[in-house]
Amino acid sequence: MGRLVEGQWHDEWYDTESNGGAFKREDAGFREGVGEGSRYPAESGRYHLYVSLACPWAHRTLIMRKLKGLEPHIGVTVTHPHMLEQGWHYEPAEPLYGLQYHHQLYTRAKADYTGRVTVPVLWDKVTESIVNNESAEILRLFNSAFNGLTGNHDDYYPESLREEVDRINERVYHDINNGVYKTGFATRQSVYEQACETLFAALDWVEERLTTQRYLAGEHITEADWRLFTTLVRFDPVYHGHFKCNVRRIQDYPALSGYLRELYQWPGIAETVNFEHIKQHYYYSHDTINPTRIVPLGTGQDLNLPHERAHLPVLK
Ligand SMILES: N[C@@H](CCC(=O)N[C@@H](CS)C(=O)NCC(=O)O)C(=O)O
Repeated sequence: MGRLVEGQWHDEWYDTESNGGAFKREDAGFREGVGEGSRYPAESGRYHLYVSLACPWAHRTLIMRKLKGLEPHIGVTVTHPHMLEQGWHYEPAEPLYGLQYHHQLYTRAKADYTGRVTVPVLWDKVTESIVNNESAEILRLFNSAFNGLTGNHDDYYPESLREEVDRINERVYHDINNGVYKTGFATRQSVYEQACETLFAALDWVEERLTTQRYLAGEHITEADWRLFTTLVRFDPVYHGHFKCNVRRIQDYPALSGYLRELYQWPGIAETVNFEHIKQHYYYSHDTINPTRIVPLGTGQDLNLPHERAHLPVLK
């Protein structure tokens, strides 16, 4: 893995040492919207989504594309699960321009780009540019920008719940979604321990909430749930072992594990989950953590078992 510096690829691992052994995530570089007030109109077939099926951030966008009926309007290309010296790559070549490496897409958009080369990417085929590479923002624009095209008005960020959803997202992002990375990428014992404790305190908090309510923001499923889901589904098979998040498994939390099963069984969602890509990516790509590249066999709990959440109220 590496990053682009003025359009040139440099193969380098995350620099944790200059941060006292801690992993610090870099902000995404392309942050535009689609639709009203933007230079990108909402048009069918114009945009393309580049994802890795292993990546929890990309996974959110794939889920929202599915939930909002965007599949006929926005195509998808999936990277190879291994992220090696050249970063993410395509095998076979990426279909729009025949590219082999994901970083070539970034330099096609901006020849002198400096920054990390990440998935997901929302690509505009007309201007050949990256509209946005921040999953949280892609999620929001999928939630509403294409409603006129799809006629799907399901709202995962409803006005009345925004404050609550933002509040939940804030903690879930820092302590859980990114918390597993901070735990797994730490290169000092004390930094690891602090990240791990923060992570499990947040999981305990979420478990408590989900014991008495169906979803994170109450009776209405929101983006906050889908943002948590993509970390939960990777937790027992990967983060518990590979990232040393091994104080408890999700399976050990009664509410969280039932909730994970309910979300997994939601129409269309299971087909967005690919455990082969998930396990191959982490265990094979992070050779500083797993130099033998052995990929373990287990995949965690059976997500098709009954979720046992039906007693909790839900808003139809
Ligand atoms: N802020 C970005 C983060 C995305 C991200 O870090 N993706 C990872 C894969 S899980 C990646 O592409 N990493 C490559 C790298 O950091 O060089 C988002 O949420 O969209």
